[in-house]
Amino acid sequence: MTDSEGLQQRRFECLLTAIDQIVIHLNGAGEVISVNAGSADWLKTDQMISRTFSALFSEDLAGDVSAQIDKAFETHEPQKLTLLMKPEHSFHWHELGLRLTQTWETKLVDVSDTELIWVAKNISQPAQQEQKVVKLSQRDPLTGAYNQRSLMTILKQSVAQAQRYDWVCSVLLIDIDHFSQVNDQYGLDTGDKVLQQFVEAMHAFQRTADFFARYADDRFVMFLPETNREQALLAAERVRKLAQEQCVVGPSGELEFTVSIGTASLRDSQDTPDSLLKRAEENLFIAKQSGTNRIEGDEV
Ligand SMILES: Nc1nc2c(ncn2[C@@H]2O[C@H](COP(=O)(O)OP(=O)(O)OP(=O)(O)O)[C@@H](O)[C@H]2O)c(=O)[nH]1
Repeated sequence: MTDSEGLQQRRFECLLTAIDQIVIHLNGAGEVISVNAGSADWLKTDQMISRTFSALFSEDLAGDVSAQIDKAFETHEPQKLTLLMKPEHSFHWHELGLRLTQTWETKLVDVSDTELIWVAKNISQPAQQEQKVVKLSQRDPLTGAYNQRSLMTILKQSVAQAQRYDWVCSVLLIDIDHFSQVNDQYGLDTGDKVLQQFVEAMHAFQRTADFFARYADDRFVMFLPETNREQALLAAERVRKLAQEQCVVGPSGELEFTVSIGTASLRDSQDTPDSLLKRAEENLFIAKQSGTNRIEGDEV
């Protein structure tokens, strides 16, 4: 690099640090070369490098972003696009740190035939209130975990994507053992406390890429992207141990609990979120029948 090129580069970098927008530099294949997060301090920029940019978006947006890229190269005109980014609809952006629904005004400019700059400005209304409502509709009010509705949205997106790119993924169906006895013996408030403490422990324990939700009553699902059968069994074992280590303090003293877990891993193109959950449920049933505080996975 010559001195003047170095100076240009330095000017460009200084400019980037001064602006609020997300600025992403793409190569001719639409892959991410560099990212400036701007005011999006949640964005895990290092995890974006070398990834195909349009594949980071949910299916309904990926086509529009691809078309935006093609058109910028074709016309050499800046291409504008407004995107409604919902973390529960976009598994990859959730993984990259997006937690609240945002509206982005994006602009894509071709620098040359092999380089693009994509800029996103957050134009969401200062809608704390709206975001609170969205959050409530996505979360279970007792524990704060994602609810079943959010889980199914994420599962649909992620299973479809895993099949398209031939990735593996797994689900853990986790059920607290003899939970109705906890309620009967210690009272509903203590039962609630067990659920809350378990969720708190799981939130501290999960990897950012994992998606954890309350599925029903005393039943939870953990979705593990890029995780095969053996890795899912290892993760399940860690969850089983984590539950066993919990000590809940109720009005009538301390109480411990265990969980049983059924796992299921993506097998073929016929698999759907429902078929994965059904297999996990069958495996959970076997774990319960075999004595609880156990894990059962798919047959090899
Ligand atoms: N405290 C409390 N209890 C709940 C809540 N939601 C559901 N339950 C209770 O959870 C219990 C679930 O019972 P089961 O599905 O039979 O589970 P279990 O007793 O753990 O039985 P196994 O799964 O076979 O070990 C029921 O008694 C529900 O009333 C809740 O939010 N708080």
